[in-house]
Amino acid sequence: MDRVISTDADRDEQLLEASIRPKRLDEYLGQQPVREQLKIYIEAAKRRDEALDHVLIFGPPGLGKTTLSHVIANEMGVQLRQTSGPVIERAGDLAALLTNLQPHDVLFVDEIHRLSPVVEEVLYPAMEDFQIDIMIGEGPAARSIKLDLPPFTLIGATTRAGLLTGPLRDRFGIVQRLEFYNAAELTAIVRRSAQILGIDCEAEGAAEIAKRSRGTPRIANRLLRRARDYAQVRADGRITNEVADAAMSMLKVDPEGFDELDRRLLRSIIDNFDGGPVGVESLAAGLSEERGTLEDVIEPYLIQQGFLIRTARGRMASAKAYRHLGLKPPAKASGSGGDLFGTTDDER
Ligand SMILES: Nc1ncnc2c1ncn2[C@@H]1O[C@H](COP(=O)(O)OP(=O)(O)OP(=O)(O)O)[C@@H](O)[C@H]1O
Ligand SMILES: [Mg+2]
Repeated sequence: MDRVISTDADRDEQLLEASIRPKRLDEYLGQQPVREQLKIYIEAAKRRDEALDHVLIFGPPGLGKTTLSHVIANEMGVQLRQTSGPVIERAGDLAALLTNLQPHDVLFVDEIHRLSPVVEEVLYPAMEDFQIDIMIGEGPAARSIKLDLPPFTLIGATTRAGLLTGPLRDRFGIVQRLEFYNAAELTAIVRRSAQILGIDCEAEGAAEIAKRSRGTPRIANRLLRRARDYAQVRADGRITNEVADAAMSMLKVDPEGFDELDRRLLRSIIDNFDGGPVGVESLAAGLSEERGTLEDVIEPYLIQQGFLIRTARGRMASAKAYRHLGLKPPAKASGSGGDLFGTTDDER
């Protein structure tokens, strides 16, 4: 399904993203606590002339994990080599990457939860002691040799920290969780992108787009471009509050920033499962979506905004969800629900 508020970036979008991607910590808007901490760690590592400690960044798609990794490398003044968990198939692939690093370089491993166990084993001593063991030859003549690596920084990104194995997670000295952005932060991001792309966007127009971006910069930038199209064809090219509003209505992105799929999910819990609790598998099957998509992409924002409640027994629609869909909440629907239904923070 082609979702206008999809959090994936296609190829064209990746190119475009590169042009508006912040390069320095000062341009990286929002995520205040993350920025403040990293500023200190980076400054300290530079003063000691050391590689920055390994960094794990986790958070839903489109919140700025890749961007932050590049920002860190830029601030450290080092090169960034990029790869991803599923791409590193054999231990030798990882060894090749590691031995080609310059001192203090960043190795960015996207989707780090998808590393194979064999590759992960090689990574442990590399991260801990900057050493790898590799096997040379085969059969009885095979022997293992130790190679020293330059001190480097591994930056791992993942949508859910819960998917990482314990030993891997423990080897990251710095763990940062990215949060959804608030409306003011997204407004600033939209205005910055508009300026870079030469889009005529009023402050109110930017605020309207921000409000509907599901707390996600990637979506904010995409809605900005769609609003620009609309403004050029249906108005005088300027994104005002009204133009933004009309463009979003056309895209069926509602005032909460939800699209059809979000509404279908809430509707399904209410209509088919009596408001819940319903297990994630049944819910996914009912919507013909993958469980992973549901958990990584759709649910986090609905939960953060209090429309969906995750309990030990499954998902429930909150009273807020009923009201958003123009329905009357039943007596059992709860706004907080947590204590009543035993909400867990991380249900794996
Ligand atoms: N803090 C920020 N300030 C300004 N723009 C941002 C910020 N974070 C992200 N962006 C914008 O959002 C876009 C998407 O961010 P990015 O690709 O880093 O997300 P991601 O978390 O790596 O997503 P994925 O999980 O899909 O890999 C970037 O191109 C960038 O322009
Ligand atoms: Mg990324």
